[in-house]
Amino acid sequence: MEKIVPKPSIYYPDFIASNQENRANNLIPGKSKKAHLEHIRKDIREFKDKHGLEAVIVLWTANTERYTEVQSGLNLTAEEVLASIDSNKEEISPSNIFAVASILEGAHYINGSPQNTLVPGIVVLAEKKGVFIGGDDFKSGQTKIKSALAEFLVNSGLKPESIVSYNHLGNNDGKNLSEARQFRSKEISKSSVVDDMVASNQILYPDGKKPDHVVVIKYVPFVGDSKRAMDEYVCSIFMGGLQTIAMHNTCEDSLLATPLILDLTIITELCSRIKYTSPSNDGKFESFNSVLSLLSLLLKAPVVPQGTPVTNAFNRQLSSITKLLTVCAGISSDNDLQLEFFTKL
Ligand SMILES: O=P([O-])([O-])O[C@@H]1[C@@H](O)[C@H](O)[C@@H](O)[C@H](O)[C@@H]1O
Repeated sequence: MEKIVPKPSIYYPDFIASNQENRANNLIPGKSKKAHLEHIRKDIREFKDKHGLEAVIVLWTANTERYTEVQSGLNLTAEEVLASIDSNKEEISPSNIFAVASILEGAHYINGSPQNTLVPGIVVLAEKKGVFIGGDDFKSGQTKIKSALAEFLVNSGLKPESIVSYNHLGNNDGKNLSEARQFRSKEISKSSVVDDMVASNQILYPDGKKPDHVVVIKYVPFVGDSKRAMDEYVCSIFMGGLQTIAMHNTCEDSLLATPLILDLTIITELCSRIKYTSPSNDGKFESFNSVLSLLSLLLKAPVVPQGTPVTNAFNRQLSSITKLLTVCAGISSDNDLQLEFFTKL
């Protein structure tokens, strides 16, 4: 990796932590966001031509940005987003520029960080261009375990009442997250992961009140990329009892995230080659919705098509993607009924 020289990029100081300033030393010149957009579009075209590619997939693994305002006149429609770039609006972020550049060049775009890059106008632009978008935020360590453990607890009738997730890490991600607005982006993406599991069990959660859920992230340079995660789950159990699960998990962040980058890219490319039809479609073949929620298994805060549910439960996500691939391979999908094992069928 050391030999790879990154292409010049975009730096709008207000979107990332102030402690990142000295790293911003390889920039596209000027202040014009329109010029930045055209520069990134040109980079994508040249990359595609140089390598003779059929398709390009752009995956954002750069810094966590602060959340972008979502407002009328700024980014609610595709036209507003393009006009906001043309008029150099402050609220247009670097990741907005990369997403729009990718979509305009027909490249699929995946947001591996927690900020809300995929504002409504960018989603509409992707739908208009028939390009896939996906996000948010790689589900690599502490949250991945939570999406499986919380599902197991709720499905076992053990009611999580409080979940406290603390972690510290010492890489540049942790340094950037040590400032409040960047941490807030990550806190949002890490905090919604149990919502669907809570909503799935009206017996445990008759009033829909979610467990107390706290996320803490601290920057400790000495541990570097070797993130330490400590979690405590307290559940109500039978007869008013309480069960406490405490765990310590050393996550090698980059080693855990890199396979996700590969999987996100490979699955997106595969989905670009899947078409479906149905009798109601008069035999016309369609692509999946531009918002590729199938990627949810690999992401903390899945972006989904408007009006569809967000699924975070690990086993449900895994089942969805494996069953789709099974069907695509022409194999009848396993229904796990296992009837043959407890009947004479
Ligand atoms: O995936 P996970 O371990 O729950 O969450 C992690 C965060 O807690 C950590 O602070 C951040 O640096 C990593 O990028 C990752 O997002």
